[in-house]
Amino acid sequence: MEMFSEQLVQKEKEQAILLELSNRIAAARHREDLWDNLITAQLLELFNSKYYTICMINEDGVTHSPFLHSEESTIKSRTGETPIISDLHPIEDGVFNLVLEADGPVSFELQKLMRGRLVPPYIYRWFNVGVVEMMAVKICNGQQPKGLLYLFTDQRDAFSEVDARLTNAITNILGIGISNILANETIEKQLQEIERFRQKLQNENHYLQEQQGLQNTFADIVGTSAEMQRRITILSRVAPSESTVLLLGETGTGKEVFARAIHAGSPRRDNLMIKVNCAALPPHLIESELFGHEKGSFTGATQRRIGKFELADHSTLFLDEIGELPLEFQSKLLRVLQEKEIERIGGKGSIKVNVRIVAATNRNLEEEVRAGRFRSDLYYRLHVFPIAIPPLRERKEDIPALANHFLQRFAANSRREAPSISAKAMEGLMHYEWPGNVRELEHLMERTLLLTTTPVIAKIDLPGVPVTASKDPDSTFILPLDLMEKEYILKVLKLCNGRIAGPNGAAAKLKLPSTTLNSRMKKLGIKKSHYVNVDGASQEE
Ligand SMILES: Nc1ncnc2c1ncn2[C@@H]1O[C@H](COP(=O)(O)OP(=O)(O)OP(=O)(O)O)[C@@H](O)[C@H]1O
Repeated sequence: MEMFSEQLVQKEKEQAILLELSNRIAAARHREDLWDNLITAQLLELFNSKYYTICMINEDGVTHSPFLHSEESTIKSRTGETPIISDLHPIEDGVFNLVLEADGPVSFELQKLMRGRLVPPYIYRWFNVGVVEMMAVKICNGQQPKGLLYLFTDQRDAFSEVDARLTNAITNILGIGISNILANETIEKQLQEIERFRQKLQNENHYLQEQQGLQNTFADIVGTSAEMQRRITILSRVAPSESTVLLLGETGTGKEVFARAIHAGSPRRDNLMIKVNCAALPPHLIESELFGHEKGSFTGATQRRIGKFELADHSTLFLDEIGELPLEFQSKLLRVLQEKEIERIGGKGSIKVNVRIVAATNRNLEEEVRAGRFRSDLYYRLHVFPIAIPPLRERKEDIPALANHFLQRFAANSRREAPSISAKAMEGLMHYEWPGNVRELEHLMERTLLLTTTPVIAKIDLPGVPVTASKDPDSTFILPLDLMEKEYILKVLKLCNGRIAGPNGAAAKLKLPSTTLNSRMKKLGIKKSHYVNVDGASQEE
């Protein structure tokens, strides 16, 4: 009778510990919570043991590693080292695999175990700290074995009275608790990663804004001619307003420079200006590029994509080469400009956007409207505040300042003193027609600086002006053959609008296979930016 009530008391005690343990394990979010003193003490008490270790199977499926172990300071003080000698043990270590295959707990006598053929190294360590017996039991999550709970004791037959039901209950709770902790650790790691990316993006954003701020104020627009001064004044007036601005001008006249100055002079300057080159977009991608799409909204839409309009919310959207926009899309754009809301492709509703539009084109839009290639309603919507930038040949007074400005910029980049331009060379620049406008001058100055080793630039070879035909008394000046070839190829490329292959391409004109032309261009260092718009709006690579 007395024995019966003793058993009853013992059972009740176990039940209470079990309840307390399961509550604590369920609440654990991190390994440290599980390592909590009380959990450790209760586990050891329940199983009459001195130490415990939890080892989990690694993702590779062939090794296991310690996940948690009872306080080891006592062990360290006796052996001077930790019982876990390696962080990675093979599952087939002669103990771990044996327990995984068994149905319930398996007890081992250490001395006997060490006489065996395959002895995991950690067994010697435990033996050295006085462990006599070890019991190990599977930890499962559902049916899936995840690891083992090892219990160690310095007593003989200490595990004989351990109740199998109790062991199962504890290892089941541990299985769920540890899976939660591992999932939580993964989520925390991912959150840290996201935070790192967020921080990186923020830094890049600051950097870009700084760069933008440095390069694009009104002060950076070089041009003292009355023509330019008048436009800069207009620009400074319209910039702070919300007005749509339409920039008109030939290629390379500085439309983008103006657009950036408008943004930099507006209250939206703290956000990044978003630029879309309408000519560079294949027609079937324009809508998704500008308005975005939901995942799965069309073949290839594997991720949700935020469109440029949304990106430009509370900022400026620069629609470059707007004259190239396909007619079918123009009505959609008009609707968005009128309603100030967009709908992502495959989206369920419309999204309000607060975007200031600056558009640019080198086409004569009125003519485009007349020819039926541009919608007149969209034209009038954009034509609120047009600014036409004159070509360089109509404001030649700006050439000296621009040429010196570029020389100085490129010289500073290559940490050298900028050479000066002789009167004769400058005269050549003033007489040239500049079909590529300021961009052409910019590239020419870059090339000239590369070829100049003297403090004064005596002569500048202009594209299309044959060196040999020069009536110049200084015609003893010989241009290296490769440079001559480079200039000539550049000229043809420009004539062909940057097109290399095809019947209207430069290769056909030069009577060369396009692959040969490509490799010659590579050898001569001809970059795409030397002959097309920097945004890559050329017809082909
Ligand atoms: N007034 C200026 N002052 C300083 N740099 C200028 C000026 N105008 C143009 N540039 C430079 O010339 C190059 C071409 O200018 P930009 O890209 O603004 O021309 P664009 O009219 O937009 O050309 P496209 O029509 O081909 O897109 C740029 O590198 C720009 O920095």
